Amino acid sequence: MQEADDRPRTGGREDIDIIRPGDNEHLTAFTDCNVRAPKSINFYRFPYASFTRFRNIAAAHRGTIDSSWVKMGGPAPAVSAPDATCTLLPLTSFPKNKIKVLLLENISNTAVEMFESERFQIETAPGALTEAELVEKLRDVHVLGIRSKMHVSAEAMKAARRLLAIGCFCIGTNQVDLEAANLRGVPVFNAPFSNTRSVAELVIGEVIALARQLGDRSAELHRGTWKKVAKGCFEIRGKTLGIVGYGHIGSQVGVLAEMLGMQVKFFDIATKMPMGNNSAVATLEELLAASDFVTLHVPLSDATTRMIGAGQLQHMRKGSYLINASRGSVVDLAALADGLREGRIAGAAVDVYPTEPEKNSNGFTTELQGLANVILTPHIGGSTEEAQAAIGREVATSLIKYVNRGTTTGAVNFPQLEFPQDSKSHRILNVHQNVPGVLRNVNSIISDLDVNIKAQVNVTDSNIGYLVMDLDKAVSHEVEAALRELPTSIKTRILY
Ligand SMILES: NC(=O)c1ccc[n+]([C@@H]2O[C@H](COP(=O)([O-])OP(=O)(O)OC[C@H]3O[C@@H](n4cnc5c(N)ncnc54)[C@H](O)[C@@H]3O)[C@@H](O)[C@H]2O)c1
Ligand SMILES: O=C(O)[C@H](O)COP(=O)(O)O
Repeated sequence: MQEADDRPRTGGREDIDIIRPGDNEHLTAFTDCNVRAPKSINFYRFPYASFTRFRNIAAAHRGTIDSSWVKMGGPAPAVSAPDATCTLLPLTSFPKNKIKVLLLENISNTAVEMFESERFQIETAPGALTEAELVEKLRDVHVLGIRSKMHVSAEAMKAARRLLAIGCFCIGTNQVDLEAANLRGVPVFNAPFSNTRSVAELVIGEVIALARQLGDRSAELHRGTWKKVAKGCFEIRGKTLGIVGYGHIGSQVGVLAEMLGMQVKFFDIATKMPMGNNSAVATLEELLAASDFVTLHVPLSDATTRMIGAGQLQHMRKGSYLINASRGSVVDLAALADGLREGRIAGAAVDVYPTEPEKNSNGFTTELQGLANVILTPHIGGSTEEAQAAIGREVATSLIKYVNRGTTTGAVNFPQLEFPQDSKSHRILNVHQNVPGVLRNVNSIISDLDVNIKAQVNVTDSNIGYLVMDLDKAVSHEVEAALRELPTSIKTRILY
């Protein structure tokens, strides 16, 4: 490598400073030379060195240019400071800066920053996409991040040949065809409890708001109507809250409600440990009949779709209230609207709807609009700064661990596996059909090559097996190629 005497010098021992102002030759010399392994390169702009040129050099050395330089633009700064720093990435099986991450629906910046620090390429969009748009995008995406709106169907995944993993930056995963993802060897991760507290607090606020008709009083006063009434307004102390689905959110709501002096009963298909003085009841009907307020916290499933319809509303106490912050299709909204109009149900708070707009600013209609004592919110149960930041961190961590190490802990549709990788070995990941004979074939490849295996773990579910092997670097690519060829293989990757 040629170095100019007058080139500016900054950086520590493992940095390389490059470019004598005015001399284009050194750029070429640098790209061609075989330098000692530096951690970063400092670039100094000279009259005809473009950013693209620097970026190409960086790429040739498995590096990316510090994005602050891109943002800076404008005239070149004083030559005493580098115009750009290119951090060189360690040699990896697949260049990290070629991993494409698509983040939809306003996913938190905490996640964006974590992917950036891995040097992944990131594309973001504020809303969900249409299926056709998603199919197009997924052609070259490795990691997809969504929230509750973006439906990811089996069809959409067909063209997603490079897709490694999906992150649902929320609790619900019903928007993804989990089985189709599983069959394609794509684990789906979520954040099972990072927004639990936010939803629980919203529900408690709504219990009080409904009991005091706060939504209506506020709207009247906004219109200039002073209506001071006590009739039909109640304290919540001593009233009974019925919780349907006593999981993370339901049980948290139960704890908070009891602190406010409510009696709490719950119904769940699973046996659950009651918190505090909360108590379980045996049937949904029993719960509905015993409650002044009913709040729903079940996931969407065949069993919970329209689990509250006309029949169930008839079981509710006259003058009771319904809260739904679970999924829109859990409640038959037309039946609820009838119950409210007839006055059997005294009020409702609804955060989720069978069909929701893909983006903010799209119009929205529901049969509940205009009804008395009905609080409508646009699916904001988990929309707090705290929850979104925590979800961003949690799901990005799972995705990064999967991309870098093959760890599937926490995946909702995949065999779970996590173990440390020895830095001296290469790791091979093989997702395969769970049929007899796979391990026999894998082991025959290994014994034919006379390979020393440092670790081999295979975990399965009813459809697929997930095999992780750490082995000798010298033969890893050969083993990977042979595994790829097995007719049972769905996805095979090598990691180092
Ligand atoms: N409005 C929002 O912004 C928002 C935010 C977070 C979660 N959610 C929704 O809330 C749901 C619940 O969240 P969670 O974290 O409490 O989930 P969870 O899995 O911890 O709890 C769900 C509970 O429902 C029970 N259940 C399942 N089917 C049932 C049935 N048929 N009858 C009675 N109980 C049943 C389960 O046994 C479990 O205890 C999520 O699946 C999601 O759809 C909405
Ligand atoms: O499943 C969830 O966590 C909630 O429904 C929140 O979804 P969101 O992230 O789209 O608001």
